[in-house]
Amino acid sequence: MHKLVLIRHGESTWNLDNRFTGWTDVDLTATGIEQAKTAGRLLREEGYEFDLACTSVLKRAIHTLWHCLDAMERQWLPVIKSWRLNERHYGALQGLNKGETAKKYGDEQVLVWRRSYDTPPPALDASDERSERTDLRYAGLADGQVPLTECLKDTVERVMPFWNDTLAPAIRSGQRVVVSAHGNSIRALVKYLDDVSDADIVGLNIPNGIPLVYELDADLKPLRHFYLGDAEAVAKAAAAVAAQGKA
Ligand SMILES: O=C(O)[C@@H](CO)OP(=O)(O)O
Repeated sequence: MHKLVLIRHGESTWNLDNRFTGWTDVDLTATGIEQAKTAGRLLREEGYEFDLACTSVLKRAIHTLWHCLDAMERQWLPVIKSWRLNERHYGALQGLNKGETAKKYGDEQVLVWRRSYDTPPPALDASDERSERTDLRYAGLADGQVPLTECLKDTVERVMPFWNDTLAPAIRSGQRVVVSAHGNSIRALVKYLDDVSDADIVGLNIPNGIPLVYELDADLKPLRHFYLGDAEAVAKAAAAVAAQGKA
């Protein structure tokens, strides 16, 4: 049996401000750092060991991994960073307050933008100063690979090559892998792993900074998954994420 651990980054400054974030590169709050350290302590107490760590190219996930590995005294682990693990691009919503957006467009519309499988938020204009198209970290990407918006389906499509080319071969070869990523890039992985329907994925919310463990069989099919820590606290944290998009 293989184990894969997924961790959504700890609370970010824009989580705290309740702003749509996407590819905007905001850092962790003090609470977010504490959540990441707690995740590391929990993993260490439960006896988890890793051979490889993977994260996005966004600092809230990178720093979550740092603090988590620091708490585990596993700072020396090899780390692969990939833009493919970035948060889902939030298009023209990036920077807007979620509650205010719900007041303006309604809770239902915001739920569609946040959680639907195939309806993307309104796109950013390529010339918009919020666009990441001139960001050096994406200089090696092909034209059009830096999105102007994404629905979850788009995120699944760009996460899957990372699963197929990096994560799956590493896990299959016996490496124990931890992934520090984002609410919606983790939803993309969960949708694939558990074959969640397009309708059911709407109800899935990933809490900040709590390790989500997948046990996989030899074919990398999930046997079960569970969060580490107190189940009630996990449910409360996931419900709080769901409520962020309400007026
Ligand atoms: O703003 C975002 O990028 C994401 C994660 O913080 O938010 P949501 O939960 O609304 O998809």
